[in-house]
Amino acid sequence: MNRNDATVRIGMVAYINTAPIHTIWRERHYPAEWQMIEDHPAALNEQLAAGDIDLGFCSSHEYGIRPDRYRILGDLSISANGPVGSVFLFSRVKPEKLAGETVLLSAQSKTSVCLVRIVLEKFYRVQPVYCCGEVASARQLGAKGILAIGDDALRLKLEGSYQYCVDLGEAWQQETGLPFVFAVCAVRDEFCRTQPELVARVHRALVDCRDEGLRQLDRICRLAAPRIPMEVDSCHSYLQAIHYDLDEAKQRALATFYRALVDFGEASEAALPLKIHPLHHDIRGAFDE
Ligand SMILES: C=C(O[C@@H]1C=C(C(=O)O)C=C[C@H]1O)C(=O)O
Repeated sequence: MNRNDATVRIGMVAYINTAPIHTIWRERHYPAEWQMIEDHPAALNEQLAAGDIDLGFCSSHEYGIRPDRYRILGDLSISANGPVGSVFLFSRVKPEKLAGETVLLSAQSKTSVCLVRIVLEKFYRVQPVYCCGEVASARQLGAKGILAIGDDALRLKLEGSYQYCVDLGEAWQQETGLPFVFAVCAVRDEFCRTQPELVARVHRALVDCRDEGLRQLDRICRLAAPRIPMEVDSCHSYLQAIHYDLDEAKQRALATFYRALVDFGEASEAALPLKIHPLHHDIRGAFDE
């Protein structure tokens, strides 16, 4: 097998928030050995931790709990600077009245599960009782609040059946003045050491797809909106509010989030300082001529 044929298993979040990157990726014919695994974030976290995926998008929480195993690929994330539009605490009562009430946490999330705890326990100063499961089981469990993320959250918001909706990206920004990084693109440290060139090429390809996807956002929204289904214009506003880079403010935001996780006993102190693997600008993308 020549070096360029080596297999790489790449995790991609199966929500429309990755449509700008994912749509372009599927349209370009990358080598068959560059395998894309599409799933919800919690499943991708597990596969990355088990070594079943080599690199890809995962909850930023995953890097925070196992920082020794990964590096963060520079210039990539799924973030928002203010309202994100798809990570909500839906509630039947005012959030400040959730003390002692059941809050259902989406089993698809890890980052937002911690973020909702920060928002409720530190910002609103209430202590609910948490349970974890499918968003659809909320009524059955008698939950007064639900944390939903991704496509489920977009659909629940459109249904409008909860009186109160707290956008967690907005709540975080109001309190900290910072953006929030929901997902990072992590690479297994061992894979990075054994396949540095392959990592550089895939990293560059993901960034190229992101840049092209953002240039073609109108067309991407026409393709993605029916999957919810939602209006194309709303899809456009939604995807425009998502940031896919990891600039200096987002790195500070990630560090702030990890410090809060360390306080909660959730993350390792070794999460800081962040280990960011830079994008190699001298690597030509497969579509540069
Ligand atoms: C913005 C979102 O961020 C997602 C939230 C994640 C989490 O809570 O663990 C992980 C990946 C992101 O895709 C979303 O779900 O809409």
